[in-house]
Amino acid sequence: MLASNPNLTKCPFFPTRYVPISRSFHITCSVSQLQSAAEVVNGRVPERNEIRLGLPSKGRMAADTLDLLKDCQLSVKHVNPRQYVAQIPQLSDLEVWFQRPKDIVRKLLSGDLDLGIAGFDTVSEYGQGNEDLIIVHDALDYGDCRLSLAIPKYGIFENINSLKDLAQMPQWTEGKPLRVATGFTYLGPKFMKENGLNHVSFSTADGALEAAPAMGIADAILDLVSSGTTLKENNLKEIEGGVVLRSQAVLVASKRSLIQRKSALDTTHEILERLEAHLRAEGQFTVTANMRGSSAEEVAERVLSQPSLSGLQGPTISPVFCKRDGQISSDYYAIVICVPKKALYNSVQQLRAIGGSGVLVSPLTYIFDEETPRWRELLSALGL
Ligand SMILES: Nc1ncnc2c1ncn2[C@@H]1O[C@H](COP(=O)(O)OP(=O)(O)OP(=O)(O)O)[C@@H](O)[C@H]1O
Ligand SMILES: O=P(O)(O)OC[C@H]1O[C@H](OP(=O)(O)OP(=O)(O)O)[C@H](O)[C@@H]1O
Ligand SMILES: [Mg+2]
Repeated sequence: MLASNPNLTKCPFFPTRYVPISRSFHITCSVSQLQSAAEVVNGRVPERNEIRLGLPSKGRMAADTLDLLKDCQLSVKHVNPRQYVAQIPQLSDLEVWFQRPKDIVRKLLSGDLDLGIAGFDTVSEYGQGNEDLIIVHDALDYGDCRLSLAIPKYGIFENINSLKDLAQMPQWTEGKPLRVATGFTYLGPKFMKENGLNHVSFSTADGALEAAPAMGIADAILDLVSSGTTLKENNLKEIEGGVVLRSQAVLVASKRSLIQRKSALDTTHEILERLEAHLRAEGQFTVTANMRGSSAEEVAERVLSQPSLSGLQGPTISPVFCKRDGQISSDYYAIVICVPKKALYNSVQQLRAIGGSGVLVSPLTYIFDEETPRWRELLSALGL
């Protein structure tokens, strides 16, 4: 029936699907982009049945993004790195589009993507506070870095250690402003203005910004920092109050898409649940131990007297049955608790202190809560 519809044509990437001829991939992309941008300007999302998720096509974020999705049982089926469209077999109405992170943000705004994963820095810089963008998950736990102002350690900056010191330097005037090199041409000026630095000029470059002060092109740089090695190797330092934002990978969506496409909201719910379940579990171990006791209550009392042994919702305690002299008895109890990875050794010591033995530790794969707090927050932000 679909095949006989004169307005539809077979999708070249997903042979089982049909797409409107106007959005056919044989017609240039720019035509469909212009159409969808116009529709978004008019407040409607472009017509299409598939939900589109943008993922970083290359660079730092790309591999970690695919790894995270794989850990959430949402592996991306991507046959060839030069093919920019892919599928996640578990989410049948979803198309994955590989894009540069900044283009993911731009395409969410134009309505050409519904969901995306990118660094929070990129979302903030290219989203420019646009109210259509909504952060669905703000802490995907990779791509950690900060956008930070840095100045030379030497010369007139030797004793300058804070943004306040920098702002008070007599050198900066209207005719001779502080020259800042940055790729963040939206966030940079905004930050300076908000912090009362009025005599500032900006220059931009695509990379290796740390060279600009030594080359005499700039006085300061505003760039991403993670380990701090690049700053150190170029004789630069961060200053107090100079961090514009802290960033990590986030899941971001177009509000309009989520409100107007029921299936986009459903798909987002599933992705969010899987992300939350995996990320919550990643920080925890399951710890099992045996403990002698007269009753489950008595064992529970001992376990709960220790600060690191309360688990997520208290310990699970069950009798261990054994046969002695033909009689079934339960002198031992098995206790199962979830323990934060960081508190593992403490917990094992506390278990031993209250008579725990045979302590087994295993990794946790998922923790599914009744409902994730982020889902509730999302619905409320969407007014649903
Ligand atoms: N030390 C770091 N430097 C830069 N980006 C980092 C760092 N650590 C984490 N990131 C994250 O990685 C993202 C940048 O990735 P990448 O450099 O691959 O992409 P890009 O900047 O869009 O590409 P390109 O640099 O080729 O223009 C940043 O937006 C940030 O969220
Ligand atoms: O604090 P660090 O761990 O040293 O990382 C910071 C550096 O990494 C990034 O550069 P990138 O490697 O992307 O090179 P680029 O300058 O060419 O973008 C960023 O722009 C900094 O230069
Ligand atoms: Mg880069």
